[in-house]
Amino acid sequence: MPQFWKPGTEKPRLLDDEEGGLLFFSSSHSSSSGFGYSSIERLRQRLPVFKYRTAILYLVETHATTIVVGETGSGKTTQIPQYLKEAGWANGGRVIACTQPRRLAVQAVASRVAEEMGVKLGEEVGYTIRFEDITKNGVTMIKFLTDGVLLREMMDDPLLTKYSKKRRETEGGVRGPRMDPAILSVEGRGFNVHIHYVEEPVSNYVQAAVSTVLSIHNQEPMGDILVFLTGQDDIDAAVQMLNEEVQSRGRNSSEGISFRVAIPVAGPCFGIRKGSDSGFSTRDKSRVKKGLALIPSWF
Ligand SMILES: Nc1ncnc2c1ncn2[C@@H]1O[C@H](COP(=O)(O)OP(=O)(O)OP(=O)(O)O)[C@@H](O)[C@H]1O
Repeated sequence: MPQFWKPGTEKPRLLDDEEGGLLFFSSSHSSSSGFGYSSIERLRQRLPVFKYRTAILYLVETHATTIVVGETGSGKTTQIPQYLKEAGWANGGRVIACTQPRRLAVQAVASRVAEEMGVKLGEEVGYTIRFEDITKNGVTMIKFLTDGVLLREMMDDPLLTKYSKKRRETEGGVRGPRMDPAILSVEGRGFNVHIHYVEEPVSNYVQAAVSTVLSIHNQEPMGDILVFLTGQDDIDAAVQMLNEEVQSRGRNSSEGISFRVAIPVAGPCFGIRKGSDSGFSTRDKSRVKKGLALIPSWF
């Protein structure tokens, strides 16, 4: 269950994303997801990529390039760096690098992996984004960074010598890995996804997204709805429309919708929870108006 910052509890660290979003990270070292270590281990093992752990390690060992294809949420980003670390790829002061397109994704995933490993962010697991280097020389084994930072590092060090590369030892001497890329397809999804299309093009997709949210809210049982929009303006407009709807429902019925605005990680989105259990109901107009980001820690 995601955890939120509630009045009276320790204030989480607030990160400002360059795309204009905001993200809360739990500042405590304990599991911000509220799961204990063994639950995290169980969650890790339930991810689709876990079944492929040995195959991935074998392919990485034997090929210069391994391409892993899998559904979103299957565990590629959070798990594969950990598998590599567990297999010794970060021994001897080497570093496992994992790039993400955006700063916020880098911070979120580094924070999550540090939590899964039970370590403090910035030590065994760190990240580097422009103007911020949360890594420790000789200590950091898994480093998340933006594509841009990696490119910059390549300008100074084209062979990326500090990152982990292995050569296969054979009786006849040292032999390099195979140069043809290995491609591995991870089957399975973390969540069931059903895709529905509108029958006709819509002239205002923000309005259409809001109408869809309301119709899901009216027809489906209790749960969360995530909406992906293209930018902050669209998110603000959608929040405003929903806020107006909530206010008018508030006048006419006791039914509530609470929602939190989230964060561009891979792409801008916001989340809505049916019911009013989060303590951050949209009836708290001041929060909504300020566009305050109320973020589950797993975003
Ligand atoms: N910050 C987080 N807090 C809680 N759970 C998380 C967090 N980040 C990821 N997860 C969980 O870990 C799972 C794997 O996420 P991961 O990012 O590794 O998937 P992925 O295959 O890399 O997805 P994508 O292709 O979208 O990058 C997710 O399904 C989610 O359940």
